[in-house]
Amino acid sequence: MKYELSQRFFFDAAHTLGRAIETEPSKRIHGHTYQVEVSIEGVKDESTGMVVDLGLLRRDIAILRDALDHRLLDEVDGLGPPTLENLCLFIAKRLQTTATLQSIKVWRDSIGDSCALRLGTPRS
Ligand SMILES: Nc1nc2c(c(=O)[nH]1)N=C([C@H](O)[C@H](O)COP(=O)(O)OP(=O)(O)OP(=O)(O)O)CN2
Ligand SMILES: [Zn+2]
Repeated sequence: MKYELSQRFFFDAAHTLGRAIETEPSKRIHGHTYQVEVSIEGVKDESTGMVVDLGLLRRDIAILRDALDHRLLDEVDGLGPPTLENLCLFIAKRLQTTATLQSIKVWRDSIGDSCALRLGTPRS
């Protein structure tokens, strides 16, 4: 049996975005609160009763979060244009965890936009 475990966190960051519409406000530096949900999957270890200790995932997330929180996202190495899609990919690549990542979801409550990246392949 496979279990899915999730953990949520948020970060505050600034960005600009080049767009074909709503061009002017998007290209001025402005800030957002981004919500993130990281989901992992796996089988339970019968002796611990856990797939993985969520405290370990929390620790891994704290390291990753530092790369995004209170940053100008345009300047974050390896992110590219600071869209929800690129934030999902960045988090998937940078999250140093032994757990099997299943999905990364990034959204902003203020506007209702969200993006999910589905993975589900074991990490090497
Ligand atoms: N495929 C994508 N499309 C768009 C993305 C994206 O990440 N992926 N992002 C945006 C904008 O960032 C989004 O629409 C918000 O616009 P923005 O000017 O950043 O903020 P608002 O003032 O509209 O919202 P507040 O959070 O209330 O400030 C567009 N398309
Ligand atoms: Zn924005």
